[in-house]
Amino acid sequence: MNRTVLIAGLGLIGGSLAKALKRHPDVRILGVDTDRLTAEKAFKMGVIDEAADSLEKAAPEADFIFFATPVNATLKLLKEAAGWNLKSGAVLSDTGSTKGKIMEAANAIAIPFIGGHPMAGSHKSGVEAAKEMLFENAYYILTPSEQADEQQLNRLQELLSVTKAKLLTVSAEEHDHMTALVSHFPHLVAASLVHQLDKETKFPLARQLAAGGFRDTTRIASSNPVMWRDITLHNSGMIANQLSLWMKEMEMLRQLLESGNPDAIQAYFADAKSARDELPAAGHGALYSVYDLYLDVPDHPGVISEVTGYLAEENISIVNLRILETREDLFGILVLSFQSPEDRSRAQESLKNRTSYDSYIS
Ligand SMILES: NC(=O)c1ccc[n+]([C@@H]2O[C@H](COP(=O)([O-])OP(=O)(O)OC[C@H]3O[C@@H](n4cnc5c(N)ncnc54)[C@H](O)[C@@H]3O)[C@@H](O)[C@H]2O)c1
Ligand SMILES: O=C(O)C(=O)C[C@]1(C(=O)O)C=C[C@@H](O)C=C1
Repeated sequence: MNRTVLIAGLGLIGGSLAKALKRHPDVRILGVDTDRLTAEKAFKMGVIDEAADSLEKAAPEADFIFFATPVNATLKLLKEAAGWNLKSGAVLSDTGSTKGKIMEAANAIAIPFIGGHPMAGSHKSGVEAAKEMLFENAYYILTPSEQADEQQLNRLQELLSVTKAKLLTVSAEEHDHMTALVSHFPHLVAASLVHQLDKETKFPLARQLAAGGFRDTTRIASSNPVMWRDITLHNSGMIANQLSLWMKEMEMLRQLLESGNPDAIQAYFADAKSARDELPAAGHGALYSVYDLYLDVPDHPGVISEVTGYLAEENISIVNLRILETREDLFGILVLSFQSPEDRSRAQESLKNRTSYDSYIS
């Protein structure tokens, strides 16, 4: 039996979903994007099997329809979908970072909809950045509407199983509360730190000094502004709650600073460190469970293949790999992510024996 999946929005997430779903041999992927060039590119890159003329025309063929568009566009498409001629049993879903308003709209129409949110992404956007493995080991949250039944949820879960994400069902409210805390509000903080640096006029050299800490903390400020405008507007209430809590925390920190109490200041950092260090090991609270290993490497060609080659020889799989652009001279930091603390320990031991590079766990 062949299944047709229609994806609206062929950017980072729609493209990654299409690539992952192609692991099913019986799935045909149709794609639509308001940007014609993106749809053409997705077809040429083999991300989709066919670029459809329009959602409305392609909808009757689809067994599954995903909206991988900015959340405001998704809201509009969902309302339009109520007038489409859908296949019986078709399942509609999305990939949006917010769920409250989308599920409100979904519950107001007669068609079954199962909200979805893969908790993996990047500050990059567009189909060029799409990766088949993007969702592996990440949580993928599902929020079924009142019209969706158990069978439809099972069919969607079976379809998504090839992404190798950890599927989890929660309510829209729980989703928006948790993502405001661990995803949405941190984007506001990152953007505000960058604005603070940008307003610095007395010592313009400060920009040059923005090294590891500043870059790590603000990477997400390079994300797509349209996507974050929509997320912020959709989840403004929950984000505002986090902002109020943050302002109280900042006020408390100001008092701590003014107190000049070294023990209390150290305790503040120590408590934060142990809470942060426990995130992946505890397996809850953190929406990602990957285990990072930091490696100081010289900045010369071939170093990445050298490191990954040793790990491949010992059959240790890496789930992610990135370079922190922190130092512009001799060294860089290679961050290797593993599925388990055991894989990370084996990798650390192997690299200690086979290279002279210093490694550490943050
Ligand atoms: N980027 C992330 O880290 C991330 C992670 C998880 C979920 N999400 C969510 O997934 C969705 C897509 O995000 P992305 O990062 O792939 O964005 P993106 O900018 O890479 O891609 C979005 C694509 O949607 C297209 N588009 C916009 N309106 C459309 C419409 N009405 N019909 C068809 N196509 C349309 C755009 O042209 C673009 O190609 C958003 O809702 C976002 O909140 C993003
Ligand atoms: O890694 C990043 O760049 C992200 O911002 C990814 C991130 C997040 O906040 O964690 C962003 C939005 C999503 O809805 C899910 C994931």
